[in-house]
Amino acid sequence: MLGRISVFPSPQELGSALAQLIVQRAAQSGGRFTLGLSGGSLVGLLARELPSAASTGTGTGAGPWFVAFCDERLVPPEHPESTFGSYRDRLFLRLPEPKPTVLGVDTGLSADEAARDYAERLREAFHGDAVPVFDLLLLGVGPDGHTCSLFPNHPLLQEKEKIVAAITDSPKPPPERITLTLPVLNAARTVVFIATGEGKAAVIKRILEGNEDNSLPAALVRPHTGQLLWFLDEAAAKELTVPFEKHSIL
Ligand SMILES: O=C1O[C@H](COP(=O)(O)O)[C@@H](O)[C@H](O)[C@H]1O
Repeated sequence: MLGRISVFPSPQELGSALAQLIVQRAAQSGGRFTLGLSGGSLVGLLARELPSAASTGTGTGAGPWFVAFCDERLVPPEHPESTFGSYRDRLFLRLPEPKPTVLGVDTGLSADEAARDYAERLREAFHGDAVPVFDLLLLGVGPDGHTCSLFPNHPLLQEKEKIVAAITDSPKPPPERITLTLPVLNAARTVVFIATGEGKAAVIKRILEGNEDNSLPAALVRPHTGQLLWFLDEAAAKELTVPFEKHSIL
């Protein structure tokens, strides 16, 4: 399943369209809006565009936002690699009232304990559902095809039972992380992959135009009933030969 591919002239235009999509989905959720955030370059895109889009979007009937993390690096929030810390400092405080409820990972625990604890609190937040169904998950993709902290050829790609798993040998530092597993990613109502820059062009082509036994982690995200969207800038899309939609919103 390829999903719908949207290509924007620049990361700024992509960020702006993504912010609009988030605000729209929040309004459409008709109650609590559940959003899963990834780290890395996504933080900057959202920090630049979401506060103003969300402020304009208030009063549209949107309910409260519940925000969780698609993965987290096991470092304290003050550490520059902390996904929670980056969002706290660059985004959450700038969102309009009511502020989202944010479910952070307890990075003081061991990786296994942190994963167990996060899974338990996630299940509570989703009223005991075996597999949480997020309204919207925002996923990044690394140049090696990883998404969340699911890396190529790693045994975690086979995980079927756990909703959150620990990894202590991440090939990308820091080595200790926790991550949502494929069953949660594939249960979401909407998954958006976001990739910008020339450094992603080759892997985006492999994921979207590779052969059927493509086992790159990002290629294994195929929502069962949900929608799959790709938001790329022109640099990341430059090797694609499959049809895509070109957008310009400025
Ligand atoms: O390590 C990670 O990398 C991916 C991709 O990050 P990017 O900076 O290349 O966009 C990110 O989605 C994930 O959350 C993060 O932990």
